[in-house]
Amino acid sequence: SSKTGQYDYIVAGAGTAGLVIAHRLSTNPSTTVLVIEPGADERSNPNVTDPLAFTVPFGTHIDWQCTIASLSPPLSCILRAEAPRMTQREVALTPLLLDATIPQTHLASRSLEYHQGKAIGGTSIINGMTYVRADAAEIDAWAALGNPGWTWRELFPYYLRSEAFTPPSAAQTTAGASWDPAYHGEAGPLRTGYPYEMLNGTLFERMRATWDALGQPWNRDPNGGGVRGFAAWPMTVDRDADVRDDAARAYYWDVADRTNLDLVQGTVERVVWDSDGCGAATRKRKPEENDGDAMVVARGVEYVTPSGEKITVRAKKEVILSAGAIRTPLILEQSGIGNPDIISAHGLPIVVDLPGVGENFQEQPNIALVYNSTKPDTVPAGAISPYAAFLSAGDLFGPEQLADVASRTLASLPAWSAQIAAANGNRVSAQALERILRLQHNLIFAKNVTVAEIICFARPGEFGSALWPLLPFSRGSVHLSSKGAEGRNPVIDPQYLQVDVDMTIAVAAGRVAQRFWRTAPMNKIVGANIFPGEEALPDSNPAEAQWEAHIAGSATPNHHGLGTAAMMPRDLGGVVDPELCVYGTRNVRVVDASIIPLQISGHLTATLYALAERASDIIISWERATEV
Ligand SMILES: Cc1cc2nc3c(=O)[nH]c(=O)nc-3n(C[C@H](O)[C@H](O)[C@H](O)COP(=O)(O)OP(=O)(O)OC[C@H]3O[C@@H](n4cnc5c(N)ncnc54)[C@H](O)[C@@H]3O)c2cc1C
Repeated sequence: SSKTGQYDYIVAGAGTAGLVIAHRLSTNPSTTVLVIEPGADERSNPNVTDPLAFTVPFGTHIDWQCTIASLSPPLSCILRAEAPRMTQREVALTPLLLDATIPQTHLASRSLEYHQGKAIGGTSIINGMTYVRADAAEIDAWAALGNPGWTWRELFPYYLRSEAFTPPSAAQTTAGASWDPAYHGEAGPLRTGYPYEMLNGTLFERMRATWDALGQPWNRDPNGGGVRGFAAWPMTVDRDADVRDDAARAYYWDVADRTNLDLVQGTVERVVWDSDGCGAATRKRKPEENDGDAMVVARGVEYVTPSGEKITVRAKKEVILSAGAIRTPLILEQSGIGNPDIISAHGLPIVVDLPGVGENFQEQPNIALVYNSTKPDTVPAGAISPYAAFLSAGDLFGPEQLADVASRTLASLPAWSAQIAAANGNRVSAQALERILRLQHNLIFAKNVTVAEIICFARPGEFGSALWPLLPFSRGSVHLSSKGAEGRNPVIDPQYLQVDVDMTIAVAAGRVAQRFWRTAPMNKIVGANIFPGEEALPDSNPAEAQWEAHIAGSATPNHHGLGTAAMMPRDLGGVVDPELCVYGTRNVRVVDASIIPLQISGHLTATLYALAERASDIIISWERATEV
């Protein structure tokens, strides 16, 4: 295929989801697959492989974000660790690598670094490796939004298919690791389990007793569709080899020598359309699936090599976009698919009017609290303490306040929907948005899914929490930046805490975390509050305004962004249908975090691996249908 320049399938992005697709489609030796990825092979990069290296690669060449003192002038963006090794040309291109949010009104107008992995393996090579799925009702909500076949029950076998769980050792069990065998796969490509460096000792039991005193139950295994409670979470690690198990290690390197699977380094600019209607036109969709438009057909993609050469490569069957929630919408817009106002402002032709592209962006603000330890030898250097509690709105507010928060939130939905619709020029209507927000309200206040995660970390001499509201009602966007080559940069606007209930939930979660560190038996070894400090945020009953100031002044991205090419009906602002085909196209799909329509509890990769496994089955079943 590399000789003919044409492949059955072209996958844009060798990331978390993209490599699942590449692996599964190329299992059939007569199916040819090309993956195009701007990043490189990082197998021997210790910042990737070492399970203790989380955050170390931020700002290096494997991160789409580089350090910024300010957003202007762009050349002030210097890749910290890389600058001495950069060529003149790379320095010139550096502004193109800059990813940060635009100033966030409700976070003291700060611009925030927004990290994503840029390598074979995508963001799975730099992430925190937490493996936690979702609350079952959250996946069921995908079907309720109009996506038949997307329920917890139907996705669950794919979670198992992707996973090879390593049961905890006796020492790990003593330190809090626990599992229910019914919830785990044994023979999938992705290794999960507890890290070799898991903290030994009694801290878990102390934390568990403290959460118990606060009414939060221990959860033996949060991966069975019920996340609520306190647990030690598994990670995407190969415990015995003591390395991170990222998407490349799990799904790609073992099959990289398949002769029908090629991977090239390059950045996909756009989908190339077939002007004469041939190309992949053989794959007809059923008439009832035709959404009224004349459907356009992708002939292939145009990509740019690291040396700047533009190459067009042809797809005989399909193009699959797996460039992640930040960059998939950019490829769609550069291909003429999206909000006509945005596309025409870039001087690009409009191919499909699809105003949901880049909208519906849902991200979470991550809030920190740090304390001194009065027993500094509790945690040695190099130990991982994977402990967290997930709480429902009932847990946060108690029965007295819950009904009030629920009714105030419900009453605000029309106004919030109108506000979000106005931000996209009312191309996605306020009524549509209200329907989605009502469903989310139902999840939180009727189905009692979890709404806050409180990580309880321990490191030498310190304890603390990273915590965040899980299901924000705020909706942001990601679009092409204003012009020219810079168009490859995203304008990332998460709209953190845009609506007040998100702040209410964040503050309530923060108060619970504070109580946790000051409740026995945990409080026996917790000393002074060193971030943000007793003056800024007193331990005892801080004012609401003090909490809000702490959050606005210090929250950072949680990097769980999703929803920018959502799987939803088109009139709700959806971009792909339940088979992940982009509306108005015959043979372009999206498979990555962009298609998840609503935020989930848990962390994203577990669900992304399952989702991509299911997507590959859908694609293969189409292929069979076409062959017949
Ligand atoms: C700092 C951080 C910590 C996190 N921690 C956790 C965690 O502990 N647990 C968890 O489950 N999740 C975590 N996440 C989230 C999770 O890792 C991501 O949501 C997930 O990996 C995204 O997968 P994806 O397939 O959508 O995109 P990605 O894995 O990002 O893949 C997209 C790929 O496309 C490539 N690409 C981009 N543009 C183009 C283009 N134009 N052409 C071709 N290729 C392109 C990228 O280089 C990348 O390789 C974290 C994320 C971050 C950033």
